[in-house]
Amino acid sequence: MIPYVTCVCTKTTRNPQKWLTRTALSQTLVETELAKDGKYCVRFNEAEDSREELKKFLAEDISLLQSLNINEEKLSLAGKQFRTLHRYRTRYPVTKPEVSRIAFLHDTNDGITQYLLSSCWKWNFNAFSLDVATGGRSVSVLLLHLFHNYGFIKKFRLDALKIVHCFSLVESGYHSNNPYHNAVHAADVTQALHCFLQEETISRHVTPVEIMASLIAAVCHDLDHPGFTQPFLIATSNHLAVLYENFSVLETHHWRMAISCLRESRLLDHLERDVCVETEWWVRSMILATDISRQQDFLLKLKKYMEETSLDLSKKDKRHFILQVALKCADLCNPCRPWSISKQWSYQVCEELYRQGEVETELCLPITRVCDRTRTSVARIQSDFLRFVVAPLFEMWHQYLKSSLSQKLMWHLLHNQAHWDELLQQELVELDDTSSVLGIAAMASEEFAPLASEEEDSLEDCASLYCESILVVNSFSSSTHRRYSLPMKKVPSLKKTAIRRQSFPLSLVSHTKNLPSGWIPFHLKNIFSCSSNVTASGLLESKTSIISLSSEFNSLDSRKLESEASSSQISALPRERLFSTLCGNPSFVTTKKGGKSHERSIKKLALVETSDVLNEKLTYTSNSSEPDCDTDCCSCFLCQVQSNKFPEDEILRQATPHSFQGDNVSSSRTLFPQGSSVNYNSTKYNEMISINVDCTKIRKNEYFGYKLGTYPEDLSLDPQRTNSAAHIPRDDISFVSSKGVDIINKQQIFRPYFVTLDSSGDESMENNDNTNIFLEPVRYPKEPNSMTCKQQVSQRRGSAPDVVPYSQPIGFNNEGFIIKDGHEISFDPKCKKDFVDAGERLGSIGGCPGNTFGNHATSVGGTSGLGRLYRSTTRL
Ligand SMILES: Nc1ncnc2c1ncn2[C@@H]1O[C@@H]2COP(=O)(O)O[C@H]2[C@H]1O
Ligand SMILES: [Zn+2]
Repeated sequence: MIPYVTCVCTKTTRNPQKWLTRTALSQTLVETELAKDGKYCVRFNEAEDSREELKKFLAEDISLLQSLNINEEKLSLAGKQFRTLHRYRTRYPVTKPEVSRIAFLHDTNDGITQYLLSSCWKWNFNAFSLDVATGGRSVSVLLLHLFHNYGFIKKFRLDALKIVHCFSLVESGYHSNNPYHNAVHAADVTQALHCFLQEETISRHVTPVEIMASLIAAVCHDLDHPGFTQPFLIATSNHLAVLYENFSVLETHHWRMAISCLRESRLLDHLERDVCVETEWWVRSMILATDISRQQDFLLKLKKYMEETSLDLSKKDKRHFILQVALKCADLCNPCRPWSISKQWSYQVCEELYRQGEVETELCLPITRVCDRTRTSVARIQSDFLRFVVAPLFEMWHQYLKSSLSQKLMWHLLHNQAHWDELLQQELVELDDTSSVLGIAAMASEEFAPLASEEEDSLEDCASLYCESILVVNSFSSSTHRRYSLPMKKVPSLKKTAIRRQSFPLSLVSHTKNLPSGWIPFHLKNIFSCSSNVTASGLLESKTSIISLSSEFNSLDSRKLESEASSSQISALPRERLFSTLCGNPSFVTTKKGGKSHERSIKKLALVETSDVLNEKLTYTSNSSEPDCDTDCCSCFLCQVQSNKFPEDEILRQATPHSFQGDNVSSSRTLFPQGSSVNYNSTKYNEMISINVDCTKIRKNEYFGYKLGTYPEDLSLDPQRTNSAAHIPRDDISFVSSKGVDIINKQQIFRPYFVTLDSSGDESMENNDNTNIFLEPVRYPKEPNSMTCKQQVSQRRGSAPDVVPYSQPIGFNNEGFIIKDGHEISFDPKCKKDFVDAGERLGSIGGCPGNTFGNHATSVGGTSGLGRLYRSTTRL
């Protein structure tokens, strides 16, 4: 069998040579060659003595290898137009750190996350902040928290790990490169629904099963959303549109995805059949209700019920109806959030619409009006959307709830509406003053006339018009063809994206700009965020942003960088710069409980590595102190861990601390018994970082924690090199800083030190007390040394995912960011606009941009083996 990694380097910008030459076998059999156009080709070595060896390859392997000849572009994984919808779509969002498989920061152990979760009943909750704090795991963290707080774990005897598994599946089912329809939106909607469920009018009546089902429906309501509207899917004959016969296409898909996550995770398997059936039924009907084209029906029905005063929630059908409306409101609640948060969502949603417009242009389809970047503005869209779609819904909702919460929603809505109106006015004035081109003003009078002219049209008309423009195939009605029956082959295919399969063609994301000479341009998507402040309190702010690097790295750039690095133009960021912000973190957060303020130290990071996907054992690094279970329930996740109540096939590993001092550990090799913990005390920064290495996982015949037998020979350690050091999989190492730093991104630690395990000799390392652990400074750039978790997962699953090398050379940039002298990223003020634009786009790649550079810091950094933390000189 061919090394997995070689099978997936089909994309033009990958350098297959890197993978192929890694093993002796492939070196003799396969040659790589750099073609004139800078692409790599792969060829079989036809030499006599290679033939026998060649026979070992299976026919399919050979065809895979041949397909590596990317010049011929034979094998395209992008067979369909929308990659996210085809079966090769990566399961993991970009925001997800690859350092851990389904690693999971337990909410009760992470100070910042805990702080955010403790306020998740408040309306000013910021899902973007939670995304940052949890390293892109807002969904699983929030849902576990809610399930625990609602007492479902106890009541339904739910397995905490299954909850995590289930919602991790959900999380990864969202496309993180959608600006709006991503996991952060799911978390936001779920939190809003949670707020509604606390309302006295509702909470008095709903049953636990209904609450649980509603939360599941909320979190899954846009699952696997491709980032395009239904009319678009219909117009492009998307398979989903075909499958669901053009009716509630997306909602039906979301619902089905939701059920598949529930079933795959077996979360409810142990429950009585009718409970399962009821939950699934509830989830289905609630998700289907989010189809915005059904909004008018719901409003009329709600109005009717209220006039008849027949909304008696002790009746199940009425509860069902109200919960459907509640989810609809939660789905559309972003305009009712405080301005800073609401604005962020508005930009996200418009960006998604605009991207669709660009794709429509590429496909020569009529451009949906609200998707035309050149003819409409965010303020215009928002002003209309808030007035004609959101306001009618929330006015009714307020009439129904009549609570302080609903009052708050209305207040924010009106305030935000006024804000957008004002911005729109400014735009109109500016355009009036300056231009004769078709702009917003012209658009307002022509194209958007029906939306703008309140006086002439009733609200319903306007609302439906808006809905039409984003949901119904109105644009095609005048065309001679029925677009939705247009055969696929007539639709020009999208350009191939180079590296990662995304729901949106990258070519449309990137934009080229002339950079000053001597400044290195890099690809947009390689930068995820930028920022100046990485303090814990900063993380709570929407403007936080950190720059970190993704492994989405193209090899051509990488080669350029390698040469830069070797000429010392790019060198590692000095440690103080790397850690200064971390060291500056507060050690305490103040929380309020029962009216009293509590000061809590933030000093724990519990990293729980679960193994639901990989079928591995669970490791709980118990270096975090005090459990934080107030109720002493003994059934919560943490209690289970503390009392070692995990099922037998899961192991609690207790680290035995060893420590040594000093920063300069580069040459020291310190002997530690297996399963030990290395406490590295940085005297310089007065910071203790305990590095817990679970050595027991590394065995003689294992490579990166996996048994040899399951992997191709080529991937095993080189037997010739008796002194070869196996890199401990990063997932098997955890870090805790005594300073209370929430080390979400392990790269922050990995950056200065690379922990290696000396596997010298042929002795089995199992039960061998003489395992050597040593820390050595990372030499940059380091060659990829392992498959990513994603690859491992995919290999096990036998699918063909994309390649993200374990480690990548450093240094990335895109327009607006400059790597100057290779040392720091500074900001060229001249590029400000581009910078901001890029930020918005960038943000959108990870799905949580408005903030704009914020959310990837903790998350995406993790995807790169050499991800680094930079400070930018400018804060947006
Ligand atoms: N602030 C907003 N501006 C414009 N459209 C929005 C906004 N918020 C939500 N929407 C749209 O309303 C839709 C509600 O259902 P979805 O979440 O599927 O997709 C949503 C967006 O298409
Ligand atoms: Zn939604």
